[in-house]
Amino acid sequence: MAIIAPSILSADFGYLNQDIDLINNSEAGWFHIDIMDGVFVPNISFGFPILEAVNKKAQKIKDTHLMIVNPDRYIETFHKLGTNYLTVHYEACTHLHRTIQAIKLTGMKAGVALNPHTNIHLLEDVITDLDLVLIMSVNPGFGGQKFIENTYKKIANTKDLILQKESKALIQVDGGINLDNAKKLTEVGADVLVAGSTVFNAKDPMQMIHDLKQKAES
Ligand SMILES: O=C(CO)[C@H](O)[C@H](O)COP(=O)(O)O
Ligand SMILES: [Co+2]
Repeated sequence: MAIIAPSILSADFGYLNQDIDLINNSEAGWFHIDIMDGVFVPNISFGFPILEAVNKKAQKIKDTHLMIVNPDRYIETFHKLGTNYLTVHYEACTHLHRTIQAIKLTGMKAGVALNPHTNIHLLEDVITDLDLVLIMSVNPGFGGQKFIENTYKKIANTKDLILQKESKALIQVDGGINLDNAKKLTEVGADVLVAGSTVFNAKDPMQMIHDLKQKAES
């Protein structure tokens, strides 16, 4: 079973409630929520007031992808606002082990994201503590970018590490996912596919979520 996680970064923020309802009523499994601080990545998405509104209305797993420096400062706030999976970037954490434990102590699931240049072997010593590994298939910061082909190999390596260490972590892929690459991504080991522009730029986003899931599971 593949999980489709639409990224609300590509939603129409003037009609956010409508777009959230669309995901609620679709075959999507999770909401993917991108938080960008303008420091770790060259873009700012939105902050706590919007996140609070989204989390209240969303009726599925709330998966928050933090593209911010010093994420430890806000772990408790994300927990209070109803986050289920909290993912931090490897590149943004000096004391990654401590950050993972702090997330798990709240009861949230812990994820670590890797930029395209960061090798999976760097997670060897924490992989059994993780609930999720997020493989970035674009450089983080913007929706609508082109999928990086090296991602397939990286997912396969991640799957090998997870099996070797008997970790229960899910593999999530984020960036440039569409109907052309969804099947190959799950074939090499991806469990969760994030899709922003492919879903929200589609004529019929609900149908696109269905089609992505079908492809991913075919
Ligand atoms: O984390 C992200 C960007 O940093 C987004 O989740 C991602 O880009 C989704 O958008 P798209 O599917 O359009 O690539
Ligand atoms: Co994301």
